Amino acid sequence: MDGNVVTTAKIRIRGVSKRFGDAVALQDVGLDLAPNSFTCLLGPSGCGKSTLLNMIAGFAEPSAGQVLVDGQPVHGPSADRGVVFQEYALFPWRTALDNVAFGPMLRGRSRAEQREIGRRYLALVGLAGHEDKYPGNLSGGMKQRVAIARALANDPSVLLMDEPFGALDAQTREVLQEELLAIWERHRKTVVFVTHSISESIFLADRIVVMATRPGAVKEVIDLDLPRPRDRSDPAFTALERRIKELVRAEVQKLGVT
Ligand SMILES: Nc1ncnc2c1ncn2[C@@H]1O[C@H](COP(=O)(O)OP(=O)(O)OP(=O)(O)O)[C@@H](O)[C@H]1O
Repeated sequence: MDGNVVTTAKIRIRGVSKRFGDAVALQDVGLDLAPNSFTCLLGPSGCGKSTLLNMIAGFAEPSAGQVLVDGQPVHGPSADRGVVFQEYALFPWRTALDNVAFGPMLRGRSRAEQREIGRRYLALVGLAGHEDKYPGNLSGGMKQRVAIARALANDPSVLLMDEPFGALDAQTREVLQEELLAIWERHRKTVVFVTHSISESIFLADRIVVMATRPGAVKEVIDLDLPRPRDRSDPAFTALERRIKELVRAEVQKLGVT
């Protein structure tokens, strides 16, 4: 086959294309993501970031090519692949604890186990003491913490995040970025994180996949070796930011949006 890199990939995307009718959303995407790596998919609106994430999640099938996780083709969602969306997607009629306990409930855990898991993961995201609150009584940042806890409560090996912090104010967003990294470092998940934000991608990722538009494709893969925790004012950080900005700007210009 193609050597060691391939056999050790946690997620393997092979020649993946996706069409919606006549429109080509993604064309011939190939990527290998290592176990426990943190990958950001970065690019302007419409370049197919969510489409790619949805195919890894198993919400959609490629029109051509294959997505493999642990060497197995993905044909549907799995509890081993947790998903967090921008829009929280919490059940408004369930408490924070019962939102987090939802996965364990589906998997047939006892009520006592569900509550224990719910408490544990809410504490992990800094929400101990908020177990009995309903989503309507939580701030945006707290709702997103609940959504992350809910995804983690199944102990997935893969965490798929679609603009999870996009709706948050800048300060809350930075705090959650730091906390997500702390969780990732402690619990070792393979993370795929969709974002429009260049700074967010450099702060978080081991690897940034800059996407091209029209059709959606991989434009450039950037492996980062900046030490953590990363300092946004560090010259190496800002130099990379400028470089990626140029790459993304060329794609935005292709869309005729300036
Ligand atoms: N269900 C669908 N039916 C038809 N076209 C779709 C569908 N989903 C996505 N598309 C199209 O596929 C392309 C890629 O969309 P996608 O949402 O993956 O992009 P994106 O990079 O995630 O954008 P954004 O950053 O705005 O979320 C777009 O042109 C979009 O209009």
